[in-house]
Formats: sequence, C-alpha cells, structure tokens
Amino acid sequence: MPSRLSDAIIRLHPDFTSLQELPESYAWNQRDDIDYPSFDSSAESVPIIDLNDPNALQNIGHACRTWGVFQVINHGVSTSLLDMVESTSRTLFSLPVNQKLKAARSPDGVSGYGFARISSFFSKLMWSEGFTIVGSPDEHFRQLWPHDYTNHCDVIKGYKQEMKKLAGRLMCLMLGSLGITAKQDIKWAGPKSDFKEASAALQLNYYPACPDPDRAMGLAAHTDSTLLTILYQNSTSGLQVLKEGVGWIKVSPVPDGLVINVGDLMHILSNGSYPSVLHRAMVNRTRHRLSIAYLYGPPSSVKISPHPKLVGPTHPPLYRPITWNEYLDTKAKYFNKALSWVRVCVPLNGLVDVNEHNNSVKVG
Ligand SMILES: C=C1C[C@]23C[C@@]1(O)CC[C@H]2[C@@]12CCC[C@@](C)(C(=O)O1)[C@H]2[C@@H]3C(=O)O
Ligand SMILES: O=C(O)CCC(=O)C(=O)O
Ligand SMILES: [Fe+2]
Repeated sequence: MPSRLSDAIIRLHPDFTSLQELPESYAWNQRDDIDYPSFDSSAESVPIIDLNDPNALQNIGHACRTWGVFQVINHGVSTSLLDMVESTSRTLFSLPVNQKLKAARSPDGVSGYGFARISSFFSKLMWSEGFTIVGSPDEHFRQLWPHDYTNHCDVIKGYKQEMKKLAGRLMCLMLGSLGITAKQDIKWAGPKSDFKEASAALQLNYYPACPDPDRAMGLAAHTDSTLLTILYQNSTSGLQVLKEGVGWIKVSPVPDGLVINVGDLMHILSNGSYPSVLHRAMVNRTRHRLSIAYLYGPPSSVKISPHPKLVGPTHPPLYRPITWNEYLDTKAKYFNKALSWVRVCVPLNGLVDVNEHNNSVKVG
C-alpha cells in the first residue's frame, strides 16, 4: 500500500490506547445524538425473561410491544462458548492496528475490520472499533493470524451455529405471541420450523476505555435492520435503549444473559405492533467494553411484509414488501428514516414510527 494512503488510514483508525485526551473530532455535543434524558436502570428496567418459564411466550410478547428489547436467561447457550467468543474478540481487537488493517473492510464490502458503518451520518467520530463477519471468517482471520487462525474460526462458527438455533427459537416465540405459527404461516421457516435458510451477520464491537466518556459516543443511536438481534455484552455496562416517553435506559449486563433487540424487519412483519428499538452504546473511563451482535434476518430472496394475519380492513398494511438486502440499501441511504421510506400508509391511530423522531441525520 502506498505510504501516504496507509498513513491516512492509520489516522482514521487511531490506536485508542495512545490517546490521553479526547480529540475534538470525538467530542459529541448533545445535538449530535438524540437528546433525551438518561435514566438509571433502577428507574425502569428492560424485562429479563427466563426461557424455561412456562409464560415465556406471553412475557416476550409484552416486552416486544412495550420495549422492543428484553434480556433472556436459561437460553441454552453455554457459558464456555460465550467466554470463548469473548476471548477471540478480545484477542482480535488487541492486535496492533497495522495487523487489524490487513483485514480492513473494503469500501464496497461488508466483512472485515473498520469503523461503525453508520459513521458517515455523523459529524463526530465514534469511540469504537468493529469487525463484521458475513459468511465464513476464514479469509479475514487468516490475514489476522496467519499461523493460528483455525481455533478462532472454529469458535466463531460454533457461536454462529448456536445463535442460529436460539434465533429460530426466539422467532417462534415472538411470532407465536402475535398469533402467527411458524409452521403454518411462514413459508420460509421450512418443514421443521427451524428457519434453516435464515441469513445472519456477526458484528464484534470493541469500546476502549476513554479519557472523557461523558463527551464521547461508542455507537450512535440506531435501530438494527434485522428481524431480531442477539447481543452478548461483557460485564461492562454501556448499552442504552430509548423508552418512548421516558428516555435512555441502561441495559445492565446480567451474568450469561443475552439482550434481544426487535429489528426493523420484525417491525415491518408485525405491521408496527413490535416496534424496533432505538439503542446506542456509551463508553467507560477505566474499563473497555466488548459486545457481540448476531444480526438475524430472512433468506436473501424472501420479501418481508406485514403478515396477512395482522392486516385487515381496520389494520391496513403499513409497509411495502422488501428483502433484507433492499432494506439494507435503504438504510445505507436514509439511516434512521429508512422505515418511513418503506411505509405505504399512515397508521390509523396517527402515530409515527418510534424511531422516526430522529434528528441526528446530518447530510454534508
Ligand atoms: C447485516 C447487517 C446489519 C448491519 C449492516 C450489516 O450489513 C452488517 C453490520 C450491521 C451493523 C452492526 C452495527 C450497527 C449497524 C446499524 C451498522 O452500522 O452495522 C448494523 C447494520 C444494520 O442493522 O443496519
Ligand atoms: O455494543 C452494544 O451494546 C450495541 C451494539 C449494537 O447495537 C450493534 O452491534 O448493532
Ligand atoms: Fe445495534
């Protein structure tokens, strides 16, 4: 790589550990994000649902309708697998910047190391690094660890397999709570209702300790484009979700708990009954934070639309059918206004989409 280009890239990807002060380019004004008060988790807290509870389906339905997010425990994913994926992620982000840049995401690519994709919508930089894995991690991991990448690949593959099982189970519960049966009502769920053909991406996020956390932003407010997202966070808190009419609420890490976000495609499929949740990640002065998001969606050929069981004369379909890729393209263009672009009809109750109040999109 010509040295001027690599210098420019390194300037864009600083070694966070060497920064003693927050550079102005990382200092966020309130205006840069959605300006609501933050609440301590003791004020109200995101529901924690035990998947072994006989009322899990009803509890999930209530959480999706009122919060768009919940945490699950007794989900069947082993602690050792969670520890291993955390350790692989930590090892990855601890590599020297030059090494990580060997697996940099190309400008038109999806997989690899880089800044948050949503950065282009904001004038300030985010205090985080990310690594996106779509499909096999082999190629990029070989670039990172030429001699011992196979163990790390196995961890990622094992994690994706377990996440896929859990996501299928959560789909059945979320749809079931809407009166939709995967087996009869969702063709692409497949004969075993295991959503075998579903697609997914894995996003590893690293938030280094920050000298001025109150002015920095780890990951700016956004909704995920998914049907659902399964998020593992280490023991450092930082995730916040926006509760309508209340403000930003901390999602405190629960040992072995997994956070489940309702994504935009579930918002569409449920015809707005399960609104996607606006969330963001804050940073910490002394502790780094890691999170691993399993972003789950339909097979690439499937168009998601409001389910026929949820539409009728008094409930017209609010969104037009759209594939995940088409939606990702819309999101890349319009960011938090993407849902409005897919909307065909104003809801009869006159309410707008929850995440449409966004005033953060900055163009130019
Ligand atoms: C499948 C995807 C969802 C995602 C874009 C991507 O192609 C891979 C990364 C995902 C992610 C993770 C961090 C937040 C987010 C908004 C982003 O910038 O990249 C999501 C994207 C999304 O859900 O729209
Ligand atoms: O780090 C977090 O808690 C949030 C990560 C996230 O929102 C994402 O990867 O989409
Ligand atoms: Fe997210």
